[in-house]
Amino acid sequence: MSSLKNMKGVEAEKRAISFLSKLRNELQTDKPVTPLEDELPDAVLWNQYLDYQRNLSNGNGEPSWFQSPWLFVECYMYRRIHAALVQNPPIGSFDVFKEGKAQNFFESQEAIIALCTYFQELLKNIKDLDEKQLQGELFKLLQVSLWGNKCDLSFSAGEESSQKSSPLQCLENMVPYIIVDDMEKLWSLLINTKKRNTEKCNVRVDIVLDNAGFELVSDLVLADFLLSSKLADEVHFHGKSIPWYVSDTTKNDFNWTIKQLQAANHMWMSRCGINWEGNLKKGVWVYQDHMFWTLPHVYSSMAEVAPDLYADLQKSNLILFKGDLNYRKLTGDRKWEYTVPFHQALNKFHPAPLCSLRTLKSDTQVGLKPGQGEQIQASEPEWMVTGKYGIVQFDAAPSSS
Ligand SMILES: O=P(O)(O)OC[C@@]1(O)O[C@H](CO)[C@@H](O)[C@@H]1O
Ligand SMILES: [Mn+2]
Repeated sequence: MSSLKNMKGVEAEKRAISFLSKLRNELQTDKPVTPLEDELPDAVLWNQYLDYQRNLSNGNGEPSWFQSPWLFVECYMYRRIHAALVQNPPIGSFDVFKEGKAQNFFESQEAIIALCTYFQELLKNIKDLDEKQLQGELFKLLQVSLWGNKCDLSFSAGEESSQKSSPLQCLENMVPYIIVDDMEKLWSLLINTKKRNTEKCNVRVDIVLDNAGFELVSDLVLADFLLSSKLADEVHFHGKSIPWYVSDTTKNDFNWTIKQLQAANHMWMSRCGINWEGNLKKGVWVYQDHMFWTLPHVYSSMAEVAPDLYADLQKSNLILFKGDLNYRKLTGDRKWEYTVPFHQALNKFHPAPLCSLRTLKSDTQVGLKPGQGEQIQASEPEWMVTGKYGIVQFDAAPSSS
């Protein structure tokens, strides 16, 4: 029986590889972007979007790889990779990026140990911290989560991108590279919501996750801090429902990471892992992976394309969007003038107060001061794509219209 099963496995691998080499050929030779032929539930939405792109190319025939918007074809590429696997059982659920994500986690061990140790020490006396101290700790963990976004395999093209040094040591000298810093606004939103929360309804923070590995651990520590400091009562995490942009977090990555921490032979890592599994069991942490996050749509179309997700996010007091791809979708991936207000670039996407924690890896940036972008550009032409600069960019005002 096993030999027959192996034969099926080998055949499936061969077919998946042929699907992937066909994809690579199309991509490399600027072939038309073709409709998805699999039966997955999102295929209809993808093909509707492809029609929309076809109409945009004002009748110049099929939109091709090189002639289509970068955001669209990059998302489409990852969806086609998924299709190559899922159409070839029994390897349909194989995550082609798992090895790279796991490697990033293991290579970041020192940084993870440093962060878990720091956090568990902080927890020991968190009840004695005054507001100023609590604010200081929030700012530190927001920055660790921000710079954790540098560790991204789709950006490093598989080059090692783990967090080697201790994440808390280098925060001070990274401050000048935070070119939009709205941490004070985040603090006042959270502390005022906590103080105003007389009717005892839950304060909910949502984290739209990005990369697995060290970045995910930094997001989990931030989420634990929000609960342990009582700045929030529940945290909702949003991951990807399929393998995405190499290192983006799937449900398997989320659960695997918590299990790895639990099993670690390091007291503070395992303490974190045990507490975090407890949070999930108690329901104060909720993991969701709506299919919208792995569609090509920008977020200003969420209310129309995924009204259920938009309505869920409207229940949040604060939504943290991690990473560069989320920022591109928040701002419509347009080449805005640097000084365009973030609120305007969101184009009426406003389910709740929201904040982007992003290191710059693509050439879209808004909400800068006059001359700020030009000044950096003058000395560092590659400043938007190196991941060296970061933002903590907040939007509070509900849509004016
Ligand atoms: O969302 P992340 O993980 O921060 O970054 C993902 C990303 O920067 O990698 C790709 C290649 O540069 C970009 O298209 C995409 O925006
Ligand atoms: Mn990513």
